[in-house]
Amino acid sequence: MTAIPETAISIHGLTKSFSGRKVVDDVSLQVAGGEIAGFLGPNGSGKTTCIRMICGLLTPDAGTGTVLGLDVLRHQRQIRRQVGYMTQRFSFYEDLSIEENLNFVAGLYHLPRQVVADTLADLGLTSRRRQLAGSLSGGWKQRLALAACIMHKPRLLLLDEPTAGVDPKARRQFWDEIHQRAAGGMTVLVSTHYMDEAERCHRIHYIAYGRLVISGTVAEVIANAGLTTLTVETAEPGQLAARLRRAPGVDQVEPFGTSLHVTGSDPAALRAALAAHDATGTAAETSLEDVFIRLMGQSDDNIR
Ligand SMILES: Nc1ncnc2c1ncn2[C@@H]1O[C@H](COP(=O)(O)OP(=O)(O)OP(=O)(O)O)[C@@H](O)[C@H]1O
Repeated sequence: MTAIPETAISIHGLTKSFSGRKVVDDVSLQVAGGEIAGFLGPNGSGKTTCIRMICGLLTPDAGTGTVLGLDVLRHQRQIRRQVGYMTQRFSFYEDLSIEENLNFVAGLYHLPRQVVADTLADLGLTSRRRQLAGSLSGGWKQRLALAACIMHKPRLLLLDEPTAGVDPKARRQFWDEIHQRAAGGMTVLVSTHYMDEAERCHRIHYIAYGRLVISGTVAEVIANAGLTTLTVETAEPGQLAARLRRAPGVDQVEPFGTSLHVTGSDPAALRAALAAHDATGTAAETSLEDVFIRLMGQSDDNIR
């Protein structure tokens, strides 16, 4: 078995512009071997562009780095061979079966036929192997996409929003697969907009307007945000929420059934805001979602 690299991704100052507009700006990132790293950020913040530079599909305008010990500027072809990349909008030959699609990919990589049989078995696709790709549900399509990008046994898997539009059960099964592979030494960098998926990553990296803003474990990211969250029970959540949203010291108000989840960065100001509206709050845990909503500020996305 190939040894797990100590550092799978080590990039420094990666920068990329399109038509004179910087979409990735001075991004530095370390991902340890065998780690599942989450890549988060608003739409258009530069995640896909970063992933494409890491896997050797795009050449950075500036910056340096290594991926699996190979230089991102000089060894792009070698990097591509050792990396599996599942794109956001993966596609297959819809009128070919699962097995025929995988045979096709195996041909591209010059892999023996046995690898297809092994991959089918490994991902629980054997009994469905004759089913047409076009007739598969979202979850099975995604499993086929995963099969296609891990068949050549890459040491690094780059997944760009792999579970968008897939039901919760299939998402859970997908993540179990990812964790199994990471336990076997594969490194994974996965972009996602789902908070529950971010929480399944060993470390997360948050990018906005092309710049890396925060890196750390989920616990570190939440702790470093310095937010206080209180739960407020109320008979009129809608009215109280509307009033609290305008109150100084209150950053976010989220209704959860009959209670409100109220967040602010100054605990005294937050409690004072509640008192001013005849409400009291009990301490609650700040969630990753609270932190990200705060990080995103008022901007819906980063598309300029
Ligand atoms: N090949 C390209 N040519 C021109 N502009 C591009 C190209 N690729 C990406 N962009 C632009 O760069 C910006 C960053 O896009 P990117 O796809 O990297 O963001 P993202 O964080 O992956 O977004 P999303 O979460 O929506 O997938 C966007 O404004 C996008 O339109």
